[in-house]
Amino acid sequence: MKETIAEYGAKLEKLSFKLLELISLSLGLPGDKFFDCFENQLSLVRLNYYPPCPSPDLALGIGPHKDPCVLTIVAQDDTGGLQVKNNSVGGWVPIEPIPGALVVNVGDVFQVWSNDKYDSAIHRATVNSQKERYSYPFFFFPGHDIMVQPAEELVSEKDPAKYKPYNFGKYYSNRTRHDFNKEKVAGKEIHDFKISD
Ligand SMILES: O=C(O)CCC(=O)C(=O)O
Ligand SMILES: [Fe+2]
Repeated sequence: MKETIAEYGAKLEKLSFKLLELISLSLGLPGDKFFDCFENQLSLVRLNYYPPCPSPDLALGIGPHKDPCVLTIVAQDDTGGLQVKNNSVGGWVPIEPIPGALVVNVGDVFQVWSNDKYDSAIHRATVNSQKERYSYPFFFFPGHDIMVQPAEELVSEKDPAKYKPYNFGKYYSNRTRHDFNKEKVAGKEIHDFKISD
């Protein structure tokens, strides 16, 4: 099991660097623009298990949230339950499982790096009354020591930075503390670093 997870993580890390290169190029940035940020990376694989729930309309597997990482790559079984919020269609859109397909989600760090050219989607996971569900996300995290801020190539007088720089490790520990203690702390969402227009 341990070896399988390590192998899965290593393969998805490699895929994440490739995707990051392509997404960076899509913004006109050098493909390796952000590679240095992963020197002490905190990437991880999580195994999610959602048991069947007798009242799925009264419970959620994971409530609405944005992932705090750079990218998330999710493998899911055939039960279904992942949903993404899409304001243009006015609600929650199911991400139907496709055999052999991975779901790729842009996280908050890339939203900031791209100065809002990419959006980190709000998503949640519902539960099912009949079937259990497993999902296996890989979270591609930068190092704790980096400062996250919009890429200088994407910032100009006409298009100023939309976020103040923030230290990733400090922000991530604030956020984790809040998630476990439900404490009210500042600096746990990228919104807290937004520069108002
Ligand atoms: O179970 C899923 O499909 C997604 C889980 C998720 O959003 C997360 O672990 O951050
Ligand atoms: Fe998530």
